[in-house]
Amino acid sequence: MLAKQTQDPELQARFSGVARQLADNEDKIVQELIDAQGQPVDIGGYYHPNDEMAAKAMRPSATLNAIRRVGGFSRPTLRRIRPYKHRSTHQMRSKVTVVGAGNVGATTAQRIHQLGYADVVLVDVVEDLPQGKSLDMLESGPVLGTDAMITGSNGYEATADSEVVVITAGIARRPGMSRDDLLLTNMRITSAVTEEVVRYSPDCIILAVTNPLDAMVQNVYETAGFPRNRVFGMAGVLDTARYRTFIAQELDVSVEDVQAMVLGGHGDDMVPLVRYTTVGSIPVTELLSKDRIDSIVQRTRDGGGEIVALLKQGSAFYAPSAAITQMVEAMLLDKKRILPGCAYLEGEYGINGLCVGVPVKIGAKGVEQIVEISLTDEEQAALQSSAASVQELVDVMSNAKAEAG
Ligand SMILES: NC(=O)C1=CN([C@@H]2O[C@H](COP(=O)(O)OP(=O)(O)OC[C@H]3O[C@@H](n4cnc5c(N)ncnc54)[C@H](O)[C@@H]3O)[C@@H](O)[C@H]2O)C=CC1
Ligand SMILES: CC(=O)C(=O)O
Repeated sequence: MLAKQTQDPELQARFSGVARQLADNEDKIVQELIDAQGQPVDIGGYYHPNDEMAAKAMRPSATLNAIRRVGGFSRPTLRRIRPYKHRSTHQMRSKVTVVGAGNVGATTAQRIHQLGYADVVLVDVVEDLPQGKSLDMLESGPVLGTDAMITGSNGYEATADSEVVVITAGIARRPGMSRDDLLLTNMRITSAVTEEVVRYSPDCIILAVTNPLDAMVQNVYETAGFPRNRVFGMAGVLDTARYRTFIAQELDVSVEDVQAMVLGGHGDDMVPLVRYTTVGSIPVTELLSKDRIDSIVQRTRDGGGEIVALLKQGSAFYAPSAAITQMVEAMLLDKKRILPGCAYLEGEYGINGLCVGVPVKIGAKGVEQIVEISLTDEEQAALQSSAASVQELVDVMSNAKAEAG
């Protein structure tokens, strides 16, 4: 009702994103409410219940709660906003900052802005660039039906108290360059960016994207000093998307029916898990010959280079920004998605003190779980070898930092 009425545009804007989310998640919410029926709950006493415990028991749907939170309808928020009748609507949405307004950053900002339930701040060192791109995106709002705010900035004041910060700042590959060639330049850039991000948003979750990905995640993690659930990186979702695309093309089936996971570092020795790849629940090994699978695995490993060679300048950004947006959405909506993410490992998969791509559960707290699956000796060896390549880059960074004092 509130989303459909047109008498109060502010109220309509405020409720339309929430109405969309409620409709999209209706089945899940209903199931969660049904599942909670008939279960005993502790509310801290019958005559004098504990307010917090009672409120929690009365709201058993995690999905509904997440939508309320994202829409700004949690009780403390409602209490806070009630006196300010004329407060602008955009201050009540989640806030996402994207650092780097180049190809990946700008496309990511565009996708998140278009979702409609997060305000976006786009930051870049190039004067007027983030301001110009974000104004252009803002002006797409009336056509796309998004009232979310998007602003550009060359500084970090505007990013204050972001929930999620995506770091894409850095230089990208050109033909003939490997991701590793970007190492020390991007290390300096991501260190400087992280210090500013942490200063203005000490409670945020950072999603690093800059290449070489795993080494940059390690650098951002060490620079930020956040707990490991609040710093991770995007690469595996992109590599997996490429792998799924090639399998779907080969079999002439929907990409939606291809389930897969690519682990390891975002480099030539990434680890597509063929044994865990299914097409409509059928193991891919039942549908394709070993030769065809091997060639798809190799094309996946070369996927970034294939795009660089075609573009001639710069690297991929449409699929990367889609992958980032999926991970950001998993956090904003507390979706608990199981996706490959580059996380700091503390002994999982036999890897300690290093950021590498593994299956993770992503929700409102960032990386809520490192999911450990069983690997064959061969798969484990491939993951170790990929981790060793990441470790080499991390060592180069450590030496450079030590030399710089
Ligand atoms: N993890 C992954 O799967 C992927 C990673 N990447 C990486 O993402 C990064 C960005 O790629 P593109 O957007 O294509 O590059 P781009 O060159 O189009 O954009 C980079 C932007 O960063 C800005 N920048 C540089 N230093 C900055 C600083 N200190 N503060 C703020 N902004 C700064 C530049 O001005 C530029 O606008 C590259 O390192 C690229 O290799 C790209 C695609 C996929
Ligand atoms: C740029 C990059 O890392 C990729 O396209 O895979």
